[in-house]
Amino acid sequence: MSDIRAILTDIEGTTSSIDFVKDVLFPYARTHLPAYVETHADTPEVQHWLHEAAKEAGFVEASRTEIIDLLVRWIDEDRKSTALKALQGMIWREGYESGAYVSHMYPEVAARLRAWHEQGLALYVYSSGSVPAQKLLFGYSENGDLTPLFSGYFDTQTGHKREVDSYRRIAEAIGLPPAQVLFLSDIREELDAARTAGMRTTQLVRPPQPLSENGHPAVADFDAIAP
Ligand SMILES: CSCCC(=O)C(=O)COP(=O)(O)O
Ligand SMILES: [Mg+2]
Repeated sequence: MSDIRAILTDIEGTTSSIDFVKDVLFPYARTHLPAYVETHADTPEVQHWLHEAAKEAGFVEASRTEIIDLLVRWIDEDRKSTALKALQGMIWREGYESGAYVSHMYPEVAARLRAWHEQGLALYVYSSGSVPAQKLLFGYSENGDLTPLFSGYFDTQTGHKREVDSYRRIAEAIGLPPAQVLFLSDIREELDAARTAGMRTTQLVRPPQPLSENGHPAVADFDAIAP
């Protein structure tokens, strides 16, 4: 993998546990979303994302309560809605800044990211969490502020994670040939799309899942990756 110049990493299931997202972030957003929307509904940003959520749901007309109920339902479904993820990011900021939680990082991730950064590799994030939510997650990690290690962030405003063109757009934005970018994720369909776009891929199969390859090089942790 010596021609790798950049690493693009997923978050949930890759740098951080699915349990942290499902058991900490999502419940926090679900609890605080109704009050947050009610108290911030007059801000342009919240108005924009409420409108986008209603459009995504096909609502012609909907009350604020109906949209709030829709968003809460989407949280329960883990729907990768760009509008929901944007609103979640705003709510999660309050949780991080209040000290309600810090983000989970698997034990080897921070040290490995630092090593890759010192090695001269450019590090990027691609997650269905919004870019602000990504910056918060790496800014308030249990290993401190990791954001200085990253050169850029991508979310589903670039494109959805199972779409090939999303990875073509990311490689173009990074300014590298796709073959010089290594994409790390836990989800096979995301890795398939990245490889079709020409990227190198490695699947994170975190214990207790048994390590097995299904079309991509598979590792149990970042220490087993040699870019
Ligand atoms: C950026 S923290 C919240 C992550 C999130 O909402 C999510 O769905 C992450 O999914 P992914 O595997 O795309 O990182
Ligand atoms: Mg993931």
